[in-house]
Amino acid sequence: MLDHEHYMRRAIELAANVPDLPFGALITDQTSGEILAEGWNRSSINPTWHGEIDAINQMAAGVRDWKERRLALYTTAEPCPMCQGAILWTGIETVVFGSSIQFLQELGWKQIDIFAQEVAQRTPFHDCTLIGGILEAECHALFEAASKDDSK
Ligand SMILES: Nc1nc2[nH]cnc2c(=O)[nH]1
Repeated sequence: MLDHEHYMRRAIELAANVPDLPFGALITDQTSGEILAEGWNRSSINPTWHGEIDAINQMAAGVRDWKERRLALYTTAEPCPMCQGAILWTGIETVVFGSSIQFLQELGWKQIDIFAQEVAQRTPFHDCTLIGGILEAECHALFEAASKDDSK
């Protein structure tokens, strides 16, 4: 059993790289517990460069045998439909997030209103388990702090 809070704490640290868009993400090998790749939101450079995409790209570039591993992704916020698609194409089995899409929308963030679990259920890929609300208060605090600058 992976220590979800341990890895989410690291995702929160990664989110500190981008305080205005505090989406931090990392990918672990569920068997060994090793962190394979880390990422954060770089959408100021490229709108598709979400934290989850950054972590997937880092893994694909740096971990030769990633396809043989059982992967889990940790992210400070529930993956958007674009990232959920990338997660399914990558074969990630478990996704653990802090703040939900609904929470971010209620805070006024422009999140796309299709919930990741629905995207996963409608695909022919293997099951993807979503676990939400890990270190939720800490993740909410990141987005609440970022919301003080009202450009979102
Ligand atoms: N989960 C997630 N949602 C986002 N919405 C905008 N950017 C991001 C991101 O990097 N991750």
